[in-house]
Amino acid sequence: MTVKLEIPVIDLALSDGAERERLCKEVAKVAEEWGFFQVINHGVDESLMTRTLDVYEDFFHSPVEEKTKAVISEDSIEGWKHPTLTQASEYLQHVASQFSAEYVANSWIPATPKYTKKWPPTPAALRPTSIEFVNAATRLHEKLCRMMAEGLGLESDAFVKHFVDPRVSLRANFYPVKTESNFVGGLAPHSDLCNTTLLIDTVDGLEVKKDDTWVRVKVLPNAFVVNVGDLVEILSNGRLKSCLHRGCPNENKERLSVSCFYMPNDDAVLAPLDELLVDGQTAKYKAVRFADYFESLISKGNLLKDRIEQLRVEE
Ligand SMILES: O=C(O)CCC(=O)C(=O)O
Ligand SMILES: [Fe+2]
Repeated sequence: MTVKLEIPVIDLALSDGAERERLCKEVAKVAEEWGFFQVINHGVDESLMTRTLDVYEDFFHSPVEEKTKAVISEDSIEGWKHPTLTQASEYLQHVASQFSAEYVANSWIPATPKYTKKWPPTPAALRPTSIEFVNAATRLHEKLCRMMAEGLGLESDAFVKHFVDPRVSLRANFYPVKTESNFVGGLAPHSDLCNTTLLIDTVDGLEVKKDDTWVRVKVLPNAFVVNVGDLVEILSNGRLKSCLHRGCPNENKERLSVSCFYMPNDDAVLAPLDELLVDGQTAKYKAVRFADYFESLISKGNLLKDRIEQLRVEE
């Protein structure tokens, strides 16, 4: 018998009230079992989500000359990249495949010159909309990290106190329908190097590895797909899972997804929480400074879970 798996859906409507304790336990449970779930009634304005999708759809449909204004630079993973129309620098060859789907990625918080100078200048609504969206999404990231902590029986701020002055970025991925003449690409199996990821999806194509099966996420309108990133896996000493996933084109429809990555500042040091190292539990990961972990993208690339595996303490 084939069992059709679907990632869990959690309704957050009562998460600040009567149902908080139950919902925190549910969030922690699915983060433990899946590392992936969807949330509805999450509090982020639905029209803001739609406007965010719209500006990125406009971006991807802009003429190449416009997109080139935001082209990815030699030493960075930020900017616009296309599998055939842009060159992947040596740096980028190490951190991602030349053949990944078309994308544009930028950090929006903090708005320091290092990041602002790479923000795409067009379409005009892209900058204000991205800033508005990232601020709203950051509040949801924080809320979910608090809920996971509470659900594990920890203090509410057990995770978020490690994420002061966070860096928050967006990555919009664009997958036209494959034809014989266009190369679309996809996102190879990877885990995300952040604390948590929130993804707005439009058309089915995201796949999540559950045990040995790839499970295709069924898009729900106005939902966010949430996933645990590597850093929450480290802080939780492996209890919460940063799960492998891959981005695929849809067979019939053009597909756009927008991922929002919540990351700590460069100097944050991540290590399994002391509160979890009780009752004979020992640390399963070595401590790491975030900037060093980010740089390990170069040595380890963004494939599979090689980055986090390098921190694993031998048993
Ligand atoms: O577009 C997708 O399905 C996956 C996106 C993703 O995993 C990412 O941006 O990290
Ligand atoms: Fe991802």
